[in-house]
Amino acid sequence: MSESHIKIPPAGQKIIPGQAIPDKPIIPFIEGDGIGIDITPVMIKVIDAAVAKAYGGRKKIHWMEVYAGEKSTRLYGPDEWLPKETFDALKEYSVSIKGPMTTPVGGGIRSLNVALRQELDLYQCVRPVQYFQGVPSPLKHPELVNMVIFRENTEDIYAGIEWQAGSEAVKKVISFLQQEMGVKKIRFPDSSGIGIKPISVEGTERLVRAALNYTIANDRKSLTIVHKGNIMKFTEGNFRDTAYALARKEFGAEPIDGGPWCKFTNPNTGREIIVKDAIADAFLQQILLRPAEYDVIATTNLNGDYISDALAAQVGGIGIAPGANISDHYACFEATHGTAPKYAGLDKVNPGSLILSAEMMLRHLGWVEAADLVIKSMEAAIADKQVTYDFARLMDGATEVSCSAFGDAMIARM
Ligand SMILES: NC(=O)C1=CN([C@@H]2O[C@H](COP(=O)(O)OP(=O)(O)OC[C@H]3O[C@@H](n4cnc5c(N)ncnc54)[C@H](OP(=O)(O)O)[C@@H]3O)[C@@H](O)[C@H]2O)C=CC1
Ligand SMILES: O=C(O)CCC(=O)C(=O)O
Ligand SMILES: [Mg+2]
Repeated sequence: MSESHIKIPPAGQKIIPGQAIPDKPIIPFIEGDGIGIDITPVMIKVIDAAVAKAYGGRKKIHWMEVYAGEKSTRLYGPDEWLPKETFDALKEYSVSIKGPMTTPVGGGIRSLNVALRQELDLYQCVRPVQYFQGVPSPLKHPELVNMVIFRENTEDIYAGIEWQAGSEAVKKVISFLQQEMGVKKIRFPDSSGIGIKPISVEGTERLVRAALNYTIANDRKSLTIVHKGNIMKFTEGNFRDTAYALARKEFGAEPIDGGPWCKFTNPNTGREIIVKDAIADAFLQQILLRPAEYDVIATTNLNGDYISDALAAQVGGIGIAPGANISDHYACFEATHGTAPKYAGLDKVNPGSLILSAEMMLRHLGWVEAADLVIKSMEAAIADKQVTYDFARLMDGATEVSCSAFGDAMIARM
């Protein structure tokens, strides 16, 4: 058995799903690779300050470092990218937050981020995209962008089921496809790698159900199903058809003008909710040209990845794009961006994305007063033009501050 490196904070309490959130919850965190070393301590400092200010010491997060990625290989051994005790802690303590982790392109290890989502069955990747006044944006009216992406997080080509070109395994797969399935369309069979794209009814239904429940609970006006179902009919197309069928079956949606768009009444507010769809390529131009027409988005894994970064850019970039990975039992919050290796250790990047992910975590815990303070102080720091390099290079008259100084600027404005 490998050595244990996790130190359980003695005065903290475990969050138990279905029970009230304790005042001193233990929250596991993964520092992350690359800029994780810069943004994670700043996030913790800002969140601790917001919680202290909101509750005067009555509530406090007891942070517990757990290890994954490069740091874990240094502690546990060269092949230990995701130690078992990390998995166990993320499950046992149910709510956690993580910095980004590196995935090499081409060869090397498969994504640890994806592995975590799959192993914990964190099937919803929820990424809200909203404009903060004063943030530099390439749009004329960035304030019209107000969307929440529900990205399926466990299936699709993203699951990493693939075989390398030239390998014995890929030869077997290609031979099976050609000999037994009658496939004639592999253009260069001798030099193709092959990937598999599983998209299921169950996986689609649970994601769309979560997105529609969110739409109802937050009095949002529409849900758009984004897919490439004209080309990939039995995967992306089935995602669309399953999503519409679920809206009709479980939410009582009625077709508009014969369908497939449909609508139903929000049982809480009496307002109409429209369920519509868009093909992914067209959607990417629509969100630039007519963002006000889109609200909650439900989409497949790879589409959701692309849409997340594209939409983030419309409201200032991935430096302030938050996210959460959620299952029926666990929640692991994480920034939309990656490890930005060229900036690692420079105390330079924007910690906003991870701080806003933690803000989502505070709301998830029901600690709304602290969450509100995080938003208020970030708005105030941006309004005073105390910003990191990514915003400073696009804002007139801004003062460029470091990653840690941005956190301090927020704390000073709580
Ligand atoms: N969930 C996760 O853990 C994720 C991990 N990754 C992994 O991260 C690694 C690097 O990926 P890469 O494609 O370079 O994408 P990154 O998101 O890491 O960086 C791309 C660019 O985005 C900007 N950026 C990213 N984070 C910030 C920030 N906090 N503040 C300001 N600007 C920021 C920088 O732009 P500029 O150069 O213009 O300053 C940066 O060069 C890969 O191994 C990838 O697999 C990627 C995404 C998510
Ligand atoms: O896992 C990775 O390295 C990339 C993941 C990613 O880009 C995302 O989830 O947005
Ligand atoms: Mg991404």
